[in-house]
Amino acid sequence: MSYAVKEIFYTLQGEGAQSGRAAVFCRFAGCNLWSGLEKDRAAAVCKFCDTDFLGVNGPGGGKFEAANELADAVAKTWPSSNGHGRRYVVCTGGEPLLQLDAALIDAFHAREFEVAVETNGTIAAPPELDWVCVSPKAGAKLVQRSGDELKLVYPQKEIPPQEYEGLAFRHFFLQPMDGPDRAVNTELAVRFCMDHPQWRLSLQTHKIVGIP
Ligand SMILES: C[S@@+](CC[C@H](N)C(=O)[O-])C[C@H]1O[C@@H](n2cnc3c(N)ncnc32)[C@H](O)[C@@H]1O
Ligand SMILES: Nc1nc2[nH]cc(C(=O)O)c2c(=O)[nH]1
Ligand code: SF4
Ligand SMILES: [Mg+2]
Repeated sequence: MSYAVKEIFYTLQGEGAQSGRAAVFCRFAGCNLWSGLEKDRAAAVCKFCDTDFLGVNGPGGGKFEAANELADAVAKTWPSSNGHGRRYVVCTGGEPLLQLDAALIDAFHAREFEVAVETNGTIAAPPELDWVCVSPKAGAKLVQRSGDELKLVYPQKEIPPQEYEGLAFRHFFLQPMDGPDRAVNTELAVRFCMDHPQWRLSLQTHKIVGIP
């Protein structure tokens, strides 16, 4: 299996229950809910994406011919001075589950990484993953209905949070939709969490701090 990767970078997880944790982000190229081209955004299933996942031309990006090759690239992005404890890789995209397979998860584990995924939930997650974050999208069938955290971008009027409250997740987050309405979306998310304590607010803290 070969892998197309947009970028690989070291930062802090900015969102959800692991927010604040040092991590290597491995951003896979391509998504099944949007082409990534602005001309297609209005007609896409997912219209609010904040990410460039097109191509393999970002920092550390490229085509990797084998799992070990990609896992080596991720491992060398973890600062060696930080030793081998608490190594964490977040597989995102684009939609990482179009590419992330058991061979790659095994290769990360062999290099002492815990392995997380950020997924839109339209593809079943491999059971070998250590952390599964599912972020449902209106108009897309939710296949992956269990995991560690459900992180709903809010508001999406076709999919109210209540639809997900019975699913098997440890954490339930609302993340205000970034874009022209971010301020009002944040107020709405705050209000919803105050009225529905099963839900917590997830802010995109990396954007606040100004890190990738
Ligand atoms: C770029 S996506 C990549 C992973 C996967 N395709 C997904 O949608 O979960 C990473 C995270 O950013 C969230 N996200 C994307 N655009 C956003 C926006 N405009 N505002 C807030 N969160 C956003 C997604 O819902 C997801 O939780
Ligand atoms: N710092 C940081 N945290 C993140 N959490 C999820 C992200 C993503 O794009 O998947 C992301 C990201 O792009 N940067
Ligand atoms: S599913 Fe994820 S990567 Fe794909 S367009 Fe939506 S937010 Fe972006
Ligand atoms: Mg992001």
